[in-house]
Amino acid sequence: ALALLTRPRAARVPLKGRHVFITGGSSGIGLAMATAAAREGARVSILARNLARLEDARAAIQRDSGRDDVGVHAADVRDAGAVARALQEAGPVDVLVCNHGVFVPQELEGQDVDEIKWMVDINLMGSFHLIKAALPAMKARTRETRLPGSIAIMSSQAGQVGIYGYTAYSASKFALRGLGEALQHEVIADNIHVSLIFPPDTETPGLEEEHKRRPELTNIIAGSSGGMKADDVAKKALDGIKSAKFIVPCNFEGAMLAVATAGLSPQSSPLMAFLEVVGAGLMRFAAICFQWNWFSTIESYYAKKKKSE
Ligand SMILES: NC(=O)C1=CN([C@@H]2O[C@H](COP(=O)(O)OP(=O)(O)OC[C@H]3O[C@@H](n4cnc5c(N)ncnc54)[C@H](OP(=O)(O)O)[C@@H]3O)[C@@H](O)[C@H]2O)C=CC1
Ligand SMILES: CCCCCCCCCCCCCCCC(=O)[C@@H](N)CO
Repeated sequence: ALALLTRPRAARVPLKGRHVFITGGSSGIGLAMATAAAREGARVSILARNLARLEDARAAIQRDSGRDDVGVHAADVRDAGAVARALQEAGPVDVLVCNHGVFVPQELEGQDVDEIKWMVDINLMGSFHLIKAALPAMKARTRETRLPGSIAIMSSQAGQVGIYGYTAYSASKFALRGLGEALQHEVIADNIHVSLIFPPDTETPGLEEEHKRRPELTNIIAGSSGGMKADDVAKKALDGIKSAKFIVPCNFEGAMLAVATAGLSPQSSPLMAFLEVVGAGLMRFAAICFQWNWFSTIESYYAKKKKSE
């Protein structure tokens, strides 16, 4: 029965010979995705702010993939005009990957409201600017090529569960979930599939930077999901995009998290739908165990702190 019910209908999004536009493609997960997509025969364009890093990334992608047609676009995703110009220059996109993101963890009380606004502007508003600028040409493209398009949005496991130190970051990533679910209704008629990617901590320059400021409790709680290499996250992300999956977990904890937070997200796979239906209760139990563990950790952390004061 589920096989008849799962929507949107399953689809395959080919990358070979198609135009893949990746923001944040000069570093970390974005660079790994751009390299993997180029290796699969896609024409890749990458966008970021810093041109020197973009040029270095282009050289690396071309060296690792043997392609010589990587496009680079220097723009700040907060600037809607600059984003529109970059997409104009890049030409019609088949697969848009909104991967850019910044993350500065801190307790809300101590965090500067400007830093909160900065994260939301880049992570959330930046994605709005990109999708708005790319959509018209993407729709024309899917009609012209009769091939499915994809809009992939890089969330995080912190976009599925809010944890200590991530009030601003989780808010910006949870917002992308609402964007993605609503957008999928709006673009399915044009054969465009939305994919949300949910990685755990991933070894990137961004994570290295984050570790300099991350509160101890954030380290402990985020550590519940282990860590991954950027190349492995990139592979999971591209596989999810190619199979037009709406929720793309990247590790085992992420798969559990995806079932626990399935909500009303679209599900194209009858098998996954079956697992979500039968696994929901069990995963909720697992979630309650994780929260028990996290609140116990927080409790003892503050008890110890009080004793030492
Ligand atoms: N690393 C991790 O632990 C995890 C990361 N993620 C998410 O993955 C994505 C990539 O993270 P990661 O690879 O670690 O990050 P990095 O810091 O390594 O790279 C971030 C990329 O985004 C670009 N970027 C940042 N701000 C802007 C902006 N305002 N306009 C345009 N480009 C921008 C950077 O280039 P430039 O500075 O030149 O603009 C860079 O290319 C983010 O969305 C992050 O939230 C999710 C889960 C885990
Ligand atoms: C139902 C059972 C649940 C399974 C366990 C779930 C554990 C989730 C812990 C939260 C991990 C948050 C990582 C954030 C990574 C990130 O985004 C930062 N590095 C900034 O980019």
